[in-house]
Amino acid sequence: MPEKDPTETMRILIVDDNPETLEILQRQLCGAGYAAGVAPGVAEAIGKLEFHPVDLVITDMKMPQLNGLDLVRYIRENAADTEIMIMTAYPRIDNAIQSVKDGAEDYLTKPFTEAELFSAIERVREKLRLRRSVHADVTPPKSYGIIGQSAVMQSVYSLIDKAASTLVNVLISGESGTGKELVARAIHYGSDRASAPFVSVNCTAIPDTLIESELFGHVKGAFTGAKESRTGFFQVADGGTIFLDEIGDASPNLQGKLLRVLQNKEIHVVGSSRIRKVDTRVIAATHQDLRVLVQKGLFREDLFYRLVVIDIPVPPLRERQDDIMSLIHHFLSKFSKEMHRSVPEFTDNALQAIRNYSWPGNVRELENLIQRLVVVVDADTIDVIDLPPAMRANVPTKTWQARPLAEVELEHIERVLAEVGGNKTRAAEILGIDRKTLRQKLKRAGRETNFPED
Ligand SMILES: Nc1ncnc2c1ncn2[C@@H]1O[C@H](COP(=O)(O)OP(=O)(O)OP(=O)(O)O)[C@@H](O)[C@H]1O
Repeated sequence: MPEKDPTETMRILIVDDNPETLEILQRQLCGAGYAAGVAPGVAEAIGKLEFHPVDLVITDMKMPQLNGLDLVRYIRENAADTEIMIMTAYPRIDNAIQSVKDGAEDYLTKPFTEAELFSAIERVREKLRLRRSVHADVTPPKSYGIIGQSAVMQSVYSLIDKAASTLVNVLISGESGTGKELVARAIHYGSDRASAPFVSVNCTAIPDTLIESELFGHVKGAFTGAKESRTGFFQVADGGTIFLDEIGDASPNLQGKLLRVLQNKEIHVVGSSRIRKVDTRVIAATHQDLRVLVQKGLFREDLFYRLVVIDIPVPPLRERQDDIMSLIHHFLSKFSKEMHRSVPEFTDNALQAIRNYSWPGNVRELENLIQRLVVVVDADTIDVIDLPPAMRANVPTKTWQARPLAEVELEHIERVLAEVGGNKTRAAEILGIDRKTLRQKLKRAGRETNFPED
């Protein structure tokens, strides 16, 4: 997809620990036609930027824990295409000048007028326009912060582009942990609704008795226990997007209610006689094959056809081997940064074992594994023995080489351990040595700590 022209809708993230400032600025910017989101601190801002890149970040300088300068440095290292503007009451004291040296575009001295704010943003917009026109031919395909450039993921990105530029309903299907919610967020944040809410609802988590109240809200006293009025998911997502996760598990009752709101685009708040129009875009996701559920009579056909205007299948990780390395790098650097440690490297054998693994839990499993390894392994290299037993079994057999006995012995021990799921007592039995000797051998090889106790 061609890079969005920043003269269309400029995406801005405002970062400030003062909720009032956030609210006022967001109102001013949205009122002037910018898509403005907010974050109450640097950590939250980084969390948002990771998945939803913006054109400009306007950040306060003084914030508890991490400050504006930390954010400037993060953005310069990780989001080169994003411009930054600093807000400060004391430019000289507050390191604002340093922040400009570190890569901020400009700083705004507080208090500033609306006109000053808009004219500073216009300067950034012009700069972006020029830069993007120069780079237009070489800009890599947009991937919405989703990692992976494999051919199958390229088709996913082009479907995201299509979905983001229309308002039709979308069905995302794929195994658990493949990134369906990430795709749904990419559609929302890539669309004109980016500055309105994205509301995620897990269809299995709504008790049947509360479906209407949860989806459409209720007024005070609507039923026993309704002590206060409650806003339903569809109202919260009005103008934005509602993400219906695990739609295949929706009860017949829930399916019926959803069908009605999709058909009529209106809701009935429980306990009120008023019918309310809602403008909510629906994106649904499922790990099941909805077509099969329809054939079996477990899912309403009419609802299925309403939902599936654009169908985005997200492939399992084992079908996109090319993406595994970039995902590993992404998660290694993310979690190492979080842990304030140097980025460890994998040995060739460990990488081979990882590549040969089938990843039933998909990207979520890979993410969890890398996080665990970054936390648990102190060494600079991660080896096969650090991996879970199911992966260790994938270590390739080496062709014969003249090697030290200790190395061959260790490799044999590791394979036996992998075979018995890391159970040291069982492994010692098979090896014909006692458990203490096994421990000593592993300790000597620096492999003592990282597999589960049996
Ligand atoms: N391509 C990707 N790049 C970066 N992170 C990813 C990618 N795919 C998935 N993830 C990460 O993996 C985790 C699982 O992703 P997500 O929740 O979107 O999966 P899902 O398919 O919706 O899972 P479920 O069906 O279990 O709800 C999240 O932490 C997400 O950020």
